[in-house]
Amino acid sequence: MDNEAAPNLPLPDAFIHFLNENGLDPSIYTMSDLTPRYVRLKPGCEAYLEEIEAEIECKLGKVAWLPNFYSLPPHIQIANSKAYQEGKIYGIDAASGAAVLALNISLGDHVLDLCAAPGAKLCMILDLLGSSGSVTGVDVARHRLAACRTMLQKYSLGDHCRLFVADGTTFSLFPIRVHSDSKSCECGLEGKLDVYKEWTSRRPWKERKREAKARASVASQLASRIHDPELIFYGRNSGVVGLSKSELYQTLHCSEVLHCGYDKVLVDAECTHDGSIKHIQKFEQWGWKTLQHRVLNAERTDDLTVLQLQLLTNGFRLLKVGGSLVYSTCSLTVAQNEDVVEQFLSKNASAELLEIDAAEIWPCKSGRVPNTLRFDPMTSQTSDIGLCTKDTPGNSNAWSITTK
Ligand SMILES: C[S@@+](CC[C@H](N)C(=O)[O-])C[C@H]1O[C@@H](n2cnc3c(N)ncnc32)[C@H](O)[C@@H]1O
Repeated sequence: MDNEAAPNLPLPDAFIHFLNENGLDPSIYTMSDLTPRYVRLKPGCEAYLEEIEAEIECKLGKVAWLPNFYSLPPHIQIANSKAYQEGKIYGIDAASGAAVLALNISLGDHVLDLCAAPGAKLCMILDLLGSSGSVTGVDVARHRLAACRTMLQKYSLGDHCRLFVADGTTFSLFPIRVHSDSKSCECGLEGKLDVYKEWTSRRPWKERKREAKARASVASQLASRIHDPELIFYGRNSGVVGLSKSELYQTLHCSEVLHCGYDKVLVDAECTHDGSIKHIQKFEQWGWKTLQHRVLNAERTDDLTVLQLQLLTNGFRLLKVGGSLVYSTCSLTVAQNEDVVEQFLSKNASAELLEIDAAEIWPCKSGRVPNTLRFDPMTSQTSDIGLCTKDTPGNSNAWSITTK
């Protein structure tokens, strides 16, 4: 495909070539005016629907295939609305919702979100779990994870959650249930403060400042990324309260992982974001040269696919037997989606790619690998994302992949 085939597009030749290589129609990047935006209604806020519609002056269209999701015209802004500021609605694309739904969360599940920030999917997982189970959110970017913490507080969702600044390719901590026979998550806070105050963000301000200074050197930052997860948030019922530092940072042997790992893992991997139409449109202002560097640069993409495979591999390692994993990206490229999954499967005989039952009614396409799925503006009326789920031996779960 060349520029002549898409005369109205302001996209540079190199990007058109990139789309062509991935079998993508450039007109998906001109559809943003037609693609709706989406909100998710916080469970329990159904009674406010009419009030919200009156405030934002538009009707919310129920998304039939995605519980609690509503579409609205793309020009409607929600950020300044009272409904958004009071935590009654979330701004999240429908394709992101599909990625979470693909996890098939059950009450009581212990879920790991390995690339969690800024946290739109993490919040949805917590809403689905209600007051059961636990969620462990991990992200390498401290400032992004801090935004995630703010979101948990805004939506009052943190009770069963803990957040770690850590490298998802090496993160090794398991759900707190491994301690549950000896420690109750419900135990009182009194008398336990001395156990956890030494290593959480509740430490004195001076102490935290000193540590922040120490982290300022690139070398120590890298070292802490690789070796030392840092807990920056935990809820009262996250299982953390009452543990000593060594108990919290205990890692398990391979044989224990099989039964003590997470029930569900989401690997919403770092990617080139080329599937995000709004992201690509920003390059009109940032300059197409930046696009060349950030999206099309083969070396960067190679590095990213290595990272994606490592994240996927580590997420799978932390999954218990019979658990399932979803791998997703907001890139539309084959290299960052199907290729990563195929490479992973070729090295992990115990993993299997299964069909996502719920997807029967989803407006998406099959990816190049059977049981993977792709969302795009034309097929799905959504913006961007990609995902897949995987399984361990001895159970009926599986992998599925989707991109939006
Ligand atoms: C696509 S975003 C995740 C979006 C998030 N799941 C949500 O729904 O809001 C990818 C995230 O991966 C994080 N990331 C990049 N490299 C990582 C690594 N090695 N370990 C953990 N997180 C990483 C980035 O900081 C970024 O926040």
